[in-house]
Amino acid sequence: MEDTEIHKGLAGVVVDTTAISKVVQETNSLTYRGYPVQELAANCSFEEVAYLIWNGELPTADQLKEFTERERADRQVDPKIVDLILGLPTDSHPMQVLRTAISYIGAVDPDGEAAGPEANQKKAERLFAQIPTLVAIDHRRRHGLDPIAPDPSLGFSANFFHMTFGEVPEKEVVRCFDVSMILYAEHSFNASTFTARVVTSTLSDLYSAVTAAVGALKGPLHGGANEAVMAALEEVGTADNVGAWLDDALAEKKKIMGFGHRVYKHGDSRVPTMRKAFEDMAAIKKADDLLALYNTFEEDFVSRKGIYPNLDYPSGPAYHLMGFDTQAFTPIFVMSRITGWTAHIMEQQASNALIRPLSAYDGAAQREVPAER
Ligand SMILES: CC(=O)SCCNC(=O)CCNC(=O)[C@H](O)C(C)(C)COP(=O)(O)OP(=O)(O)OC[C@H]1O[C@@H](n2cnc3c(N)ncnc32)[C@H](O)[C@@H]1OP(=O)(O)O
Ligand SMILES: O=C([O-])CC(=O)C(=O)O
Repeated sequence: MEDTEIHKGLAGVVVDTTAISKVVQETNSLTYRGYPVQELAANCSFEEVAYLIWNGELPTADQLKEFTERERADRQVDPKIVDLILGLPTDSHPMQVLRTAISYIGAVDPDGEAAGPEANQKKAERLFAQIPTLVAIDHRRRHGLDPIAPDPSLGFSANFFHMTFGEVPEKEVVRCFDVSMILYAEHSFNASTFTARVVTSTLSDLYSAVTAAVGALKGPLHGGANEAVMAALEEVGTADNVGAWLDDALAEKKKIMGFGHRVYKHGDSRVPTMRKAFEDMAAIKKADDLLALYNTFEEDFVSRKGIYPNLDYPSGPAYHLMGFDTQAFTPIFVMSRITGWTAHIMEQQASNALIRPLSAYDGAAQREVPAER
């Protein structure tokens, strides 16, 4: 192999600048457009944070009113998309369903291939409004239930509960969900966002970039971990079983989902806030057993490996207690991350360079094609 330094997985490589968010490993901190994410989670609605991520500033009351009116008016999806989802095999993974539906929305977008900043902002807002509708339709389909139309009198998170379950839970539950949306919204050059930027760098369109990003998020080393966390906790069953379960999993050299992070090595900036939301959910649902299992699992794994939970660890069981089925967890992540992805797509477009790294060849030496074969 050539004598070149390899940056496997692009670890530690700074690829470009961004003004959208800042992740600081040393201080475990995360800011969106300069605001600490914990402060946003404590003081803002998800709609305000979405506006901030796209526009660089929190909205004024008038700006928020206009934005939420647009969002509420845009929620209904084309009946052809409902038919498309209902026609897919019932065992299709919800991330495959979502990827297919988003790609379809792109193909029938009335604004076609228009790709200037204004057209892309409109597309981003439409996806923001419609992805929850897609996720709710698919959730109900898995349970043999018909879709429920969006309710424009409800905010983003309350409407999602309404479309999924036909009712809106107590406001504390809706708030825990809203907090999870704020925390999941944006995280610099993570794998799915970088995927979106790579696609955008070829001057491809926003829907192609988002569709590719959904594919990247699906994997269990990234967004798919929130589902895998819940599957593991269900397999372990009770706090008493944690030690033996971890003995076996680590003997088999399994990765423990919901722990570890490429950037944060001393804990994820978002976990304390989401952990509190999970604890609130456990109190509301009187889920002492799940909370005990969660705590025991975390303490045991951290003491063995010194590897800390990431955001997917508390959000998986929190979504479970809110009543969502496990397969919906990563699609729910998409409902939030669509804001970050599309902000990065627009940022990449505004200052583009084709993303095309180099590779060091380590295959067969050059040779001739044999005449006889
Ligand atoms: C929202 C998000 O996307 S957050 C991330 C969600 N993903 C997960 O929770 C999946 C589980 N975690 C992991 O697989 C990893 O921690 C990743 C992929 C997130 C980060 O990986 P990297 O930065 O590449 O770290 P890397 O995989 O090199 O790990 C370093 C060491 O810690 C170990 N390690 C890291 N995470 C874990 C884990 N969750 N379970 C067991 N061991 C782990 C690795 O095996 C490796 O050990 P080694 O040096 O003995 O080989
Ligand atoms: O930043 C990462 O690599 C993964 C992550 O936590 C996220 O995308 O939220």
